[in-house]
Amino acid sequence: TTDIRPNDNMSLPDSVIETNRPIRIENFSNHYRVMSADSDFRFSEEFEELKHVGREQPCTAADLPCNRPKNRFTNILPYDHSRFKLQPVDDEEGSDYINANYVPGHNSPREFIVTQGPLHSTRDDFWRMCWESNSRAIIMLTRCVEKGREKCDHYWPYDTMPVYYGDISVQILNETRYPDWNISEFMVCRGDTQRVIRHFHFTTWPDFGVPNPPHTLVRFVRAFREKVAPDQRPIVVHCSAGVGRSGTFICLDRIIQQISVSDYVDIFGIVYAMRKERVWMVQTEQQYICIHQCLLTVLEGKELTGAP
Ligand SMILES: CNC(=O)[C@H](Cc1ccc(NS(=O)(=O)O)cc1)NC(=O)[C@H](Cc1ccc(O)cc1)NC(=O)OC(C)(C)C
Repeated sequence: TTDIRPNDNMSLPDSVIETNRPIRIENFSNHYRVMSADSDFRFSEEFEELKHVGREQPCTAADLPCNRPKNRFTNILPYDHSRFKLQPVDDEEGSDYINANYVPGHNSPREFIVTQGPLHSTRDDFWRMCWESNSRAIIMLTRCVEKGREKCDHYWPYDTMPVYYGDISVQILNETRYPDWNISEFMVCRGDTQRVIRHFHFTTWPDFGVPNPPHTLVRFVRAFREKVAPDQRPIVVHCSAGVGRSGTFICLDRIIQQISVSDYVDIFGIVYAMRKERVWMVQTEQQYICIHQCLLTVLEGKELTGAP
């Protein structure tokens, strides 16, 4: 039987097809049409094939009794092999633990540190992670409270007075508000050293859902890329669990860069690679399809149409 897979990687061995499904960009519109036919039948099939990716990997640190309270959700635990390790404090068990993993980006294998929305009890650890990783950018993709539920601690000051989180001081320098996101600069100090860390906060992305319209997310990715320095410092990304919206954002960031240097785009392969590092990255089928829709708007030059 001929391969009914609607793209042109017929020549690739099965082992590669299992982890990569590159689509020629000139064929992407047709690929989307085929995948979305019959109520997204082939999108559903393809997303299902990602279900078990990475799930065999251990999460022993997350499961330690001293670390369990540091996890926002019982089913969202960081894999040991890719977890971010804080500088341990003396012999304090679990002091190196935070619910966070390194995830590859377009520019480096550890471009992103993906984490859960800090808990009130872990926000000092969160700032330690930002400091010790030498990060200069935080991407926040959730509101602190959604539908009456706390999704993330308000881990930064409410006004321009500096606030200490452990031994790290944070002060808001400025904030610019847009319809769907805010961009702020924080002065972050530890001892005699000070740094400016930019905070990119997307404020209209419903949990388990997608931005409306999808191209709002494309504009946010571009607004972020315009301002973030092209250095090798890791970028901290979080939502509430740090899997669904965070994975969707990173995948879109990667494909927007991928199409500028390649004739192919591999959304399946990117999500596969992310899920080897952190569980459930791109959590819902709707988010997986949204990534494809965002790319369509970019390829068709429609990302700037519609409401300002
Ligand atoms: C479907 N919902 C979930 O899986 C959330 C974790 C989660 C994942 C992704 C997102 N979206 S986001 O990554 O975009 O922020 C939010 C929350 N988990 C919980 O609510 C879990 C229950 C659960 C749900 C589904 C499952 O398969 C296993 C266990 N509850 C839970 O951890 O309860 C506490 C908070 C009281 C400890």
